[in-house]
Order: sequence, then structure tokens, then C-alpha cells
Amino acid sequence: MAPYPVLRGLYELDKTIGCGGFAKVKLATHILTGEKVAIKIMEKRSLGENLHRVRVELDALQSLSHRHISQLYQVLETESHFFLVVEYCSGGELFDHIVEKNRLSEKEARAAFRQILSAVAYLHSLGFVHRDLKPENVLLDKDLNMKLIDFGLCAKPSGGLTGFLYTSCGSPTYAAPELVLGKKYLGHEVDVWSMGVLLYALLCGFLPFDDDKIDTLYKKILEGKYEEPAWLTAESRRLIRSMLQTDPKKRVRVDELLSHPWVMRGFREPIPLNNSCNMKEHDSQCVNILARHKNITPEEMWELLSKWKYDYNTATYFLMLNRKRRGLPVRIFGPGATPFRNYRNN
Ligand SMILES: Cn1cc(Br)cc1C(=O)Nc1[nH]nc2c1CN(C(=O)N[C@H](CN1CCCC1)c1ccccc1)C21CC1
Repeated sequence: MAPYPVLRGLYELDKTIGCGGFAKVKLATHILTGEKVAIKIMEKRSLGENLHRVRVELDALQSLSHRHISQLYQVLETESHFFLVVEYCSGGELFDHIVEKNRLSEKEARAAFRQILSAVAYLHSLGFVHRDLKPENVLLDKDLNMKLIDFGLCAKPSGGLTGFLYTSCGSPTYAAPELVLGKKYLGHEVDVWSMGVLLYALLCGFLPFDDDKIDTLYKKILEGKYEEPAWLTAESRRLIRSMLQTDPKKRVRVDELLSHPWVMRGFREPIPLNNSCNMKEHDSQCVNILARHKNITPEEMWELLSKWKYDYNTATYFLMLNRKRRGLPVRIFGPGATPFRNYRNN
């Protein structure tokens, strides 16, 4: 493995699981807890003008904590690299999941859509917009729960949710007409359009607007015309149509979606807006175990932790809390003890 000295003793690097423009993602193990994590490694030199996007992603991720958003554990910076230690989603991309099942049933699509919608509603409630929602940015954890990733394009419009945005960004296939036209647009309205494209992909197994030639693709998006396969129920068609409205003012809003009949079918409760899972709460068992390991008092330990510096202490605490919430024993490996893992013969 390419040695990154800053990670030594903290994380054991494993294989590369993703390679993007100016970053790569490696699977790793958090040594103190033995928990798997994903580390997004970005070389500053190759970031160029994208350097500000890393800051944007960091600011966003440090204020987000939600069941369906990949949790940030630690941030490390050297003079040449950024390292984002985040939740590992071992179920891969939603996109691959849809392809291998051909398409999802209305029931499966609803379950997935509710989780994505709850993450986006939470994001919007904190004044953020994602702007790059697409199947590749929705991962699955090992229990097949949805996890939103890639907040490099998210924005916190200065005027809050009524603040206009101007940067045309994201992938054209999922981009709303107003974004494609380069007009000023409202972030949360473009997120609704992209969720409409996502829902269509879940229910149909292919995309509503697709074309090899970018200008034909744009034309299709601006026209807002797409196939409605025979298997789509009338209610699904109505919902998709309300999301893929080319006029953003006619487009359904997130708060309407939360209690939409299609979204609610088979569920008694509307989606709770703040389905955030608060990681920044005081858990005395985890604080005590960590304090003992560091040889300081629990009060001193909480004093350190509650600064939420996203350092190794933050990562260890979050990972211990995760384990506890999954009903697993909370443990940390003392110095020298390396957890038993399937031994490789090397
Ligand atoms: C694909 N896959 C299969 C398995 Br099994 C696990 C995974 C997997 O990627 N797991 C995973 N857990 N946590 C993460 C990932 C991937 N991942 C990502 O952030 N993956 C994105 C994927 N983007 C989608 C469109 C363009 C790139 C990425 C961003 C930059 C460079 C490489 C990859 C995080 C760190 C948040």
C-alpha cells in the first residue's frame, strides 16, 4: 500500500474501492475498534480549483449526522493530501443493485425512496442542498439501508433555501432543466428533480432522459418528455410527473413529498423530518472506556470529545457508539493487541 505516514498506527489501509477525478477511496480498518471505514484520499496538487469543493464537503459533513448519510469520522490534512475518514458502505452502489434486480417493485422502491427523501429533507432543513443526487451517489450499507455520499457539490445558499444558486454543476443526466439552461435556480428544487430521476430509475431500471449526444439529452430534459412503461401504476406516474415538472414553480416540494399518498402507502407515519441520529450525545459507557484507555478521567475525556474536532478521538467515539447502537459489545483494543482477523499466510 502506498504509505501515508499520517495514517500509521491509526488505520490499516486495505484495497482501493473507488477512483474518481481527483480522489480515490480506500477500504481501511480503524485500529482501536477494529471497525471498517472508507478513507477518501485527495491529493491537493491534483485538486486545482476543486480545492474549495473539499472545504464545502468538509463543512457540510461536519454538520450532518443522519442514518441515511455516510457519517464523517475524521479529517486529516498534510501539506500534500486531505483524508476524509467516513462510514464504510459494504453494499456497494444503489445503481448496481437496481441493475442486478432489473428494476425494483413499487414496495422496494418506496422503502428506498423514503430513506433518500428523509436524508434530503434533513439536508434541506439545515439549509444545505446536495445538487448532485444520482444513483451512483447512493450507497447501501450491509443491511441494505441507503447512504447518501459525495457532498462536494452541495451548497449552503447564502440566502438560505430562498437564496438563488448560479453554478451549473452535477451530472447532466440528472440535471434539472433550469440548471441545464444555466438560469439561476433554487437548490432544493433541483434536488427534487434529481430525486424524480432517481425514483424513475428505481421503478423502471433505466433513466427517463438519456442520450449519447449531450445536446439531444439537453433537449429531452428541457422538453421533460419520457417513457412511461406499462408496469408503472397510475399513482407512480402521477408522483414522477409532479417531480419531473420542467417548470420548477410547478414542481412538488420536499415537504409535500414527506406526506405524499404514494410515499405513505403502507406506512402509518409521515417521514420524521429530523430522523437525524445524534452522534454528538454523551454516552458515559463509551466515554469511560475511552478515558480508561487514555489514562485520563471521564470528565477530561468528555472535555476533549465535546470539541468535536473530527480527530482520532472523534472517530473512535463515533465508531464505539455505532457498535453500541448495533447491539455489539463496545470494545477497544489495548496497545499491542491486534484483533484476530482471518490470517493471511503472508
Ligand atoms: C462501490 N462499493 C462496493 C463495495 Br462492496 C463498497 C463500495 C463503496 O464504494 N463503499 C463506500 N463506502 N463509503 C464510501 C464508499 C465509496 N465512497 C465514495 O465517496 N465514493 C465516490 C463515488 N462517486 C460516485 C460518482 C463519482 C464518484 C468517490 C468519490 C471520489 C473518488 C472515488 C469515489 C465513500 C466514501 C464515501
